Amino acid sequence: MMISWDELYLLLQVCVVQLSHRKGGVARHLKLNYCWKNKSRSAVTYLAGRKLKRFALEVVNMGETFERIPLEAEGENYGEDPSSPGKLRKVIPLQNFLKNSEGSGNLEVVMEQELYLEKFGYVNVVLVRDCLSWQLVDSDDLIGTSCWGGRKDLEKSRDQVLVSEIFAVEYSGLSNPASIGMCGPFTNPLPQMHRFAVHTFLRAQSNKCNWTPKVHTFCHASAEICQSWVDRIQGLIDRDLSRPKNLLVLINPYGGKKAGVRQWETVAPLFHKAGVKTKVLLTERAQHAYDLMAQSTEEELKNLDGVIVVGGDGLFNEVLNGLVMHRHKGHPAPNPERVLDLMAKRWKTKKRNNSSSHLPSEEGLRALSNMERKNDQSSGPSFDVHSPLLTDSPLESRAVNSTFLPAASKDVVGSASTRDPGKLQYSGSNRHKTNAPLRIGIIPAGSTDTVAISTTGSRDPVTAALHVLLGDSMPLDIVKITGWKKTPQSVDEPPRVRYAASFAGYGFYGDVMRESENARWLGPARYDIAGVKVFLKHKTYQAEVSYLDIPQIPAGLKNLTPRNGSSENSKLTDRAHRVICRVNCGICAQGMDLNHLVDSDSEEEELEEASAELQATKPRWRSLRGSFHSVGGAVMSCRNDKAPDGLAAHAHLADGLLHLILIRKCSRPSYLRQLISLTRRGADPFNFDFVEHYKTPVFTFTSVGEESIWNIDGELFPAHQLTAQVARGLVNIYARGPED
Ligand SMILES: Nc1ncnc2c1ncn2[C@@H]1O[C@H](COP(=O)(O)OP(=O)(O)OP(=O)(O)O)[C@@H](O)[C@H]1O
Repeated sequence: MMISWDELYLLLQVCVVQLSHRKGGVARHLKLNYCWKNKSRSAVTYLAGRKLKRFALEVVNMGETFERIPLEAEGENYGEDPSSPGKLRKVIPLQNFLKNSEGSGNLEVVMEQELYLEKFGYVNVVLVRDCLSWQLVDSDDLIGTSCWGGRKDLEKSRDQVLVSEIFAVEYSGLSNPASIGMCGPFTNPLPQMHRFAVHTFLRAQSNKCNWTPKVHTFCHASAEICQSWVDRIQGLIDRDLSRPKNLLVLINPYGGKKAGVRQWETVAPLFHKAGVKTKVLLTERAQHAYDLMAQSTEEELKNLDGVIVVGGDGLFNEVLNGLVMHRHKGHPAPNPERVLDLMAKRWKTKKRNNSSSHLPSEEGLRALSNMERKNDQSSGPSFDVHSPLLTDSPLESRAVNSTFLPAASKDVVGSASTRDPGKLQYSGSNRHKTNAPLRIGIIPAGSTDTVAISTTGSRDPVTAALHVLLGDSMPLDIVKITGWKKTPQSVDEPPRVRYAASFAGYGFYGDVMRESENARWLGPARYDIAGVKVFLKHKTYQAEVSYLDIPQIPAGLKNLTPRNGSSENSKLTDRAHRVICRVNCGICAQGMDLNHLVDSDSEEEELEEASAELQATKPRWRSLRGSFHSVGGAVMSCRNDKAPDGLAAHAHLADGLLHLILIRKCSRPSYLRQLISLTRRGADPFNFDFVEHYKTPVFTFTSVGEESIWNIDGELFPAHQLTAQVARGLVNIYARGPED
């Protein structure tokens, strides 16, 4: 389209008028800059259209006459310009706004106003209960243009943040007009304004699991208005009871590349910004974190929302074991003879505790936890501290001799009880008390960080901190490993008990772990060196492995709607086995739902029916004998940098099953090929004839060596069931599952 002489004249007039009126709306400057910078034919052609006429009209009528622009005819409204009282600016109708606010489930408007968004422009901002949205005022006029002459489309003129993804909001004082950031040579200085900052995050484009903090700074002439926005947004954030307020932070200064303290110093400001109180302790030796957790009283734990470990999987496991070991009212080790009865009982318990097939809500958990407490009070001490299983256990509590970083150290503050330096001290009755399940968070600073990567998809400490601050929560299944050794000298050694949320391995993986511990001074490289050493030995173990085979897909999985939206039931078995655990995972939400086996209300009937159903569906023990290089149980995918899909890519965080992975005797080149397949994304490491893979809730293993017999029982405790068995409910982690 060619520009007419009339229009060209109008354009020149616009420029003259603009130069003589160095005040006014931001949008006008943008347009003028556009004119100035784009002398090309295409730009002029663009301006020659309907937009030029309207824009020229606006500018010609700017200043004193701006209020009288008759544009209502086009269906647009005008409101007062907050930066220049008395002036009018175009206001986008609220309905258009909310229509564009995807994801805002609740459209009840909490607040709505025109504000200035730093480095962007005037925006109409709407706060609904779960979403803060904004759209450029005059965005229509900016479509196709930008102040630097680039493309600017409607999508870029509006944005939104879910309240659930805002980790802090704060009044941030008066603006520096220069920093407000309008671009172009004709930019008029904006008046000094008050500001408030909304802290959220952006997902990286290459990997959505990696988050970087992002601040949106809104400005307004009135400090009171800014403060009321802060209060309203904070009010909505505070409705989310899952966000932590008090955390214990345990840092292993010697984990991984010895970067624990540095990693904490990187993320500590985020905790400070979000107003989360942290008590920070440095671990002094191996088992320190275990002892601290094991010795904490329930009252002490009640004052905490969570325990954050700044370290690797080893430190995480110590905290997990310290929390669970004495508190888990579990069964003794399983054996084939009584397993059916045991599982029937377990399912019955689950039915009683969890009438819905979904994970209990936060409120439900609190109620359950209260019930638990009442029961505990009426029936004496709450924890089975004198479990015979723990006698002679290497994890048995010892006298703790803690010291803490001096309070003067940067961002790292600790305090110890003067009476017992090993005890955590929580002062004051005014401390925040919580009944929600205690959560464990990981700021990765280890060598492999498998748990962090498998639960968040990222190894980035900032991302991990954001998961904590946003109150993310994933329940974890944990496996209880009971091992005991029979030797000619000691026929019946007492069993050792460990809990694991990621992986338990005998043979290759166990040997690599043992070797690598001896070479800790090498840092993360110790795993590579230990791996090569153990691989070259190519050792096999004569063993018998039994596992409970559950042939039927649990009912919960039948209704599974995978996240891709498909819900067809065909080939469910295969699909359910092949669904990768991600954020909002359907399989984890269902858990191992065996309610279809236990439908009756009467307890006796329940048991009978459960047994009858069990017989009907024929879950039975299967046994395998042979020479194995490795026997492993993966509770989660166990992703890490070396095995990006994990040792068991399709393992879930809370499906009630573990992946039993057996590597039978094979040649070195074959085993090498299998190990290499683990390092490749999308490869299938189970697709080798010497690899066997079963999903099971329970297994037993007996290894016959030359001098000794090792017995190992592995029993998975599903997240649902742990609600009733561990103080403060589920074993939860601050995560939401990988997002990719
Ligand atoms: N102050 C300390 N001195 C020596 N060892 C410690 C200290 N604090 C903790 N540990 C021990 O270090 C072990 C390993 O720590 P961590 O898991 O943090 O790092 P990592 O082993 O390098 O990482 P990953 O477990 O991910 O491979 C823990 O099991 C813990 O027992």
